Amino acid sequence: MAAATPSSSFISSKPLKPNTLSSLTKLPTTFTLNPNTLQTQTPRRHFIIVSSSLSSKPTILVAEKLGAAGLDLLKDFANVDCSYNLSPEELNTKISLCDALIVRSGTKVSREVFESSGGRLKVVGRAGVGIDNVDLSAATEHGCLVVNAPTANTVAAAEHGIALLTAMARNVAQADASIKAGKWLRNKYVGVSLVGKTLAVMGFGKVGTEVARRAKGLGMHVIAHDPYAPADRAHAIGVELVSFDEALKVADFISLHMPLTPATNKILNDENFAKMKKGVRIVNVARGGVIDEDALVRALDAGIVAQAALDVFTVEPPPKDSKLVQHENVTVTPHLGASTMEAQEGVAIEIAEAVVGALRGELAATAVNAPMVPAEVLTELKPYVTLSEKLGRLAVQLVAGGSGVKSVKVTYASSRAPDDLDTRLLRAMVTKGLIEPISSVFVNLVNADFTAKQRGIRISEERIILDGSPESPLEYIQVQIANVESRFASAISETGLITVEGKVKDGVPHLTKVGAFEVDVSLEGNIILCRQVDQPGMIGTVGSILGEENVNVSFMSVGRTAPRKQAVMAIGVDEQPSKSALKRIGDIPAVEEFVFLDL
Ligand SMILES: NC(=O)c1ccc[n+]([C@@H]2O[C@H](COP(=O)([O-])OP(=O)(O)OC[C@H]3O[C@@H](n4cnc5c(N)ncnc54)[C@H](O)[C@@H]3O)[C@@H](O)[C@H]2O)c1
Ligand SMILES: O=C(O)[C@H](O)COP(=O)(O)O
Repeated sequence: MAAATPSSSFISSKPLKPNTLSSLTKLPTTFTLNPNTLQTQTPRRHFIIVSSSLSSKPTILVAEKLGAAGLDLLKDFANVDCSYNLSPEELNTKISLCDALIVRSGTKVSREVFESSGGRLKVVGRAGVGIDNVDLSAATEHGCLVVNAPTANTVAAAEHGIALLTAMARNVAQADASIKAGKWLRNKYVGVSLVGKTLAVMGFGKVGTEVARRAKGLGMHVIAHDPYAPADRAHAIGVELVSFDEALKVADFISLHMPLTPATNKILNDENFAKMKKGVRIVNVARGGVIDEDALVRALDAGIVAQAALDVFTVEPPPKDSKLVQHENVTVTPHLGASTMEAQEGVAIEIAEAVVGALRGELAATAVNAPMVPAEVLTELKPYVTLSEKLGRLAVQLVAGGSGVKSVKVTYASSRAPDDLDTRLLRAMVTKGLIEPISSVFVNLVNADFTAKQRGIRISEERIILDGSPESPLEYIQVQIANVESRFASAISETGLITVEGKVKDGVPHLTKVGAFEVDVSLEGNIILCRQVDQPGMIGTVGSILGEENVNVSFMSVGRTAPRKQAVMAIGVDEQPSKSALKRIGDIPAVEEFVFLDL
């Protein structure tokens, strides 16, 4: 590792060539990038010394209880200050003396924490998966790396799901409370059996898969719903992947294991409770926000849901008078999914290694927010970075439920020699676009390849070398997904792959091709893609519906195979159209298929 001066920061004065990227990552310097704010922020042109430049032992503040093995690892390397239950003010005061901070979900690492650190805080370690308690934008703006421990508590969460499932079925918590209250209610607490019952696992990721395995061992018939999980992974453990509605219709038990995303927020709501089998039982060890809690109370009162067992809540801790928590058919635990001795030891080691590694200046596989990219490379590639992420987001949303994404090809058309164009950042951003809408994982340059590999997605790259001026880094980028069906058949090109292509025009990313259809729509806001019979008046008809529904249209573009044959219309919209607006578009006789895509 190159020697570095023990100052806290320095300005890079020498322009860096793109192909110096790999050697740069070995230096104890990082350029911090927040992919979430890339579109709006000018990148900061400063590098921070992460680690080995520290002249004395670093100080690590451990703000929540951490397993002993992890603490030992930390103590070998740093001064460790274990101070639990700090008030926000106390944390803000202490942080200016610390190089790293380790928390679980109970400590809010707000913007004030980063501001109060005076630039000394270099790493925040989240001893667990969810980092909703850490202000990631503030961390990145302050040049602070955030790392988490995404795998060590998977089994614990799955076991807690099974514990809640069995305790709920046999009224363990209610019976325990009643006997302690001096009662002996053998008739009241007759339970239900699990064997032979159908369990729907919603979200077949790390935790969902482990729950499914265990439930099969209990003799349950296990089905799963996960639009992005490959069917063969489910089949390998004897689980059938089904549609969302099918899962709701047939399940006796439903166990939730999807991340909280805009698509899963309140996914169990009045409309979906109404589709369930009467007397269904629900377990949630994912995130409280995936259930509309008021709707669940209504479903419990109506007897649609016989029982629920919940480890997580929209607001934690939930209000004392919460009707849901107080409901007699509800069993609750205070977010204990990850709380086993073993998981906490594993998480402690995983996070301690990540934090120590980061303080030493090593690349962290579980880094959440900080790829290392020379400022000059980033400045030039910035609009292509946005384009890459949006093409990934579009492509994955075009995949039909039940088709697992396994093989993705990214094609870069450029006049530059391959050595003059480092595409790792672009590939990482395509990966981010592909994975983030369907997962709780955060993807960046550091962890993109690792994350794709972990999820069984193979990303191949192809370069098309064009004649012309190498001034602009790229002519176009194409993203293709192989061996899947599409929600929008026209997105499948002649090669049988879902295909989207885009370019940067005047600094703004544009979508220029969907399947075989040429379009031209700026990738801002959201997009409706609509295939119709090419005929006069279509733009006006769709535009009028959106106008009547108060949806602002930013761009419209039509690509067609031939006059009066099929055409694909791409419509950029500022707001998300209501269900009724989308239905009205779908009801237009000439419209053959359409899809709304969230950018
Ligand atoms: N209670 C706890 O203490 C605890 C502990 C660990 C994890 N968790 C939570 O459990 C959840 C799962 O964690 P994980 O580590 O298995 O994550 P993961 O990313 O491995 O799995 C999530 C799965 O959900 C799927 N998914 C995405 N959108 C979906 C949708 N609309 N419908 C169905 N499936 C969808 C994804 O394809 C993925 O396979 C997360 O919400 C996480 O925060 C809670
Ligand atoms: O996100 C997680 O890892 C779990 O929800 C556990 O959170 P905890 O570390 O606060 O128990």
